[in-house]
Amino acid sequence: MGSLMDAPDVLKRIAAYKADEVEDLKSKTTIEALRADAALLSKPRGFEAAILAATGPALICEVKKASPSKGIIREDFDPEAIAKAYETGGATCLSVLTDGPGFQGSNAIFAQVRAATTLPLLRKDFMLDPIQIVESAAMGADCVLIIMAMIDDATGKALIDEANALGLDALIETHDEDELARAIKLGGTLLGINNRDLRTFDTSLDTFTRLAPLAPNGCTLIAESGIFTREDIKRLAGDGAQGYLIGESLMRQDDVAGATRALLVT
Ligand SMILES: O=P(O)(O)OC[C@@H](O)[C@@H](O)c1c[nH]c2ccccc12
Repeated sequence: MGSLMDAPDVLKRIAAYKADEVEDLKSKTTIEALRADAALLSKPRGFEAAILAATGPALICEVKKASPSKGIIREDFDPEAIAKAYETGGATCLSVLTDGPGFQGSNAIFAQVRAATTLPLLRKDFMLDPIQIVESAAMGADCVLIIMAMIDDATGKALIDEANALGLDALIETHDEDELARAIKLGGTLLGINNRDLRTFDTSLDTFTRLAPLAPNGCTLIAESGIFTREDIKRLAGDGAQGYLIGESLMRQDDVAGATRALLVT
């Protein structure tokens, strides 16, 4: 069955519809207007600072209804209830997917989560243009995701510069040696290593184990995707992880708060 999101062209397809979304956004507003909206909000909460301050494993728990590789992950999807359950369970930060076609996310879901919790929030989308970074700030995001596989270095620099100017943290996502080297060269300090290959959807924690030693000292390393158990977290901590981005395994639970808490038990 061919779907919009079938590998191997998934990144190209996402880039194509995301470019249309950016044009649509630019037809409705301007970067200056969004900047003015962002300026009315209180300062971003420190996303990386919260991770570094966590006493136990720093969990970044993801509000994720569906994905290209798994289809619908959670039928009864109440963003506010999930956000509160994550917070009750001891999450350090939350991640909210806003991509519609691939993940059934939306800016409205982000707004619901923003209203439900004071935890630092990552806006998880596919960033191609600085206007999306400013839009994220205007939505009340504290951190944005920048995926090296989606962009060239010049775009990466423009996105990171915009995030820095707005006081947002930027989680720079990598999946192989080349992407990690590019992210470091661009000055990224909050580095995500995605265990899932976005082109094939293959997921293995070995990716983190292989790449983590290549990151310079002083970076904050986030292990992303494919994390299910307390043992996974212990293993990744041993490999140098300082934060854990977890979606599916928690989104499939009836008791989301209890499952989150269980990951924190030492
Ligand atoms: O559901 P998982 O396997 O726990 O993964 C969460 C998160 O890492 C994943 O959703 C993700 C990581 N990088 C992304 C980039 C775009 C969309 C989604 C992602």
